[in-house]
Amino acid sequence: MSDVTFPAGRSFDFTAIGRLCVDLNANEINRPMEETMSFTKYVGGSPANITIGMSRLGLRTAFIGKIADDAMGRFITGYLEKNGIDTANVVTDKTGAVTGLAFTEIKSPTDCSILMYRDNAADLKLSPSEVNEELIAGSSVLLISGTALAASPSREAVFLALDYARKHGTTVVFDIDYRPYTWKSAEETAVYYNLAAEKCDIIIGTREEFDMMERFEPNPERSDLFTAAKWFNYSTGIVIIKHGKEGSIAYTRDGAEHRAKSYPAKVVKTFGAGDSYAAGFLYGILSGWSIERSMEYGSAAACIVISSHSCSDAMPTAEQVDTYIERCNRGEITAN
Ligand SMILES: Nc1ncnc2c1ncn2[C@@H]1O[C@H](COP(=O)(O)OP(=O)(O)OP(=O)(O)O)[C@@H](O)[C@H]1O
Ligand SMILES: O=C(O)C[C@@H](O)[C@H](O)C(=O)CO
Repeated sequence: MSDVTFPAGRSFDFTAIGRLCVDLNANEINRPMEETMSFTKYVGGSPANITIGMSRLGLRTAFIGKIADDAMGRFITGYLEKNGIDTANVVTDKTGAVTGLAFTEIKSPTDCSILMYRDNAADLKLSPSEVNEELIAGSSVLLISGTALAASPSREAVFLALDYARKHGTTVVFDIDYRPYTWKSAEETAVYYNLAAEKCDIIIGTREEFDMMERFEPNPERSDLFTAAKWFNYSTGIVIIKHGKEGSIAYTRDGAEHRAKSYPAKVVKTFGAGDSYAAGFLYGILSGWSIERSMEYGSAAACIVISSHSCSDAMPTAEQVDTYIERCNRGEITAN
């Protein structure tokens, strides 16, 4: 069990607010974007991917977001609904905004990048009046994702959602999800990320993402413990710092440190690791597991996604994660 608790008796286990987009993942693996000719379309956007992951793991999920009034927007809602995610709070933009697109380039399993088309993106048009207080009050967990803080009115919508969560005792998870291209300046980014983090119970990010947040409070040694300690002065109970293939470290308010190694994987591409890790970890702690077991579950879920072509569509079921862990323990899976 952890220092963070989850309210019982709610209609939904998990609700996320933020970006709903489309990923166009290169079919030609090991080629630069200039030479890539065909792509497969998937639902994307980090909070969308995490919610799909939670739903596949068997939790009751809902989403608060905004889609474009076009075929891409309808593709997104259709896919969420097929995956059992409540979309009553996914609203359709009426101003001509478009669906954000992420074209992925897979040059090698370790050299992947994302080319984003996000001018006038519908997800950033979500306004405070479109955030449903009842839904947040009826969810055990609210997940916010940092990119939604990049512009108004989505920024204010997220801060209002945070207020509703605090008012109703809904546990808040912050996935830092830092995408520099969405922001105007590094200073603006650090200020808003820090303001939001103060209101969250669980904070998950990579070392590089926490470095960005520490712009005004330097941490020259890049110490994970220093990073985590600050947040225990607020309402935070768990801080997780991810280190890619090197694994992850969690600190809890009681001063304990918890470490998870990564599992071996035949990596196709690295993106999507963080989203599947978050889904696996949150599923574990919502199930009352220890922090270590939850982190291991997240690490195994991440391996399944990075060994696949997509992020959202590859999100595993609990049976798939259990099988992956058993196969690793039997030495049947090795890294590429
Ligand atoms: N090459 C890898 N092999 C095995 N596991 C990995 C690898 N890369 C990442 N992971 C697993 O995924 C977890 C999260 O990865 P990472 O730290 O790269 O997050 P991230 O940067 O948020 O991911 P993303 O690339 O999706 O943005 C790690 O803690 C680890 O368990
Ligand atoms: O988060 C995005 O907008 C793009 C994702 O769907 C993408 O596939 C990714 O980067 C996953 O972390």
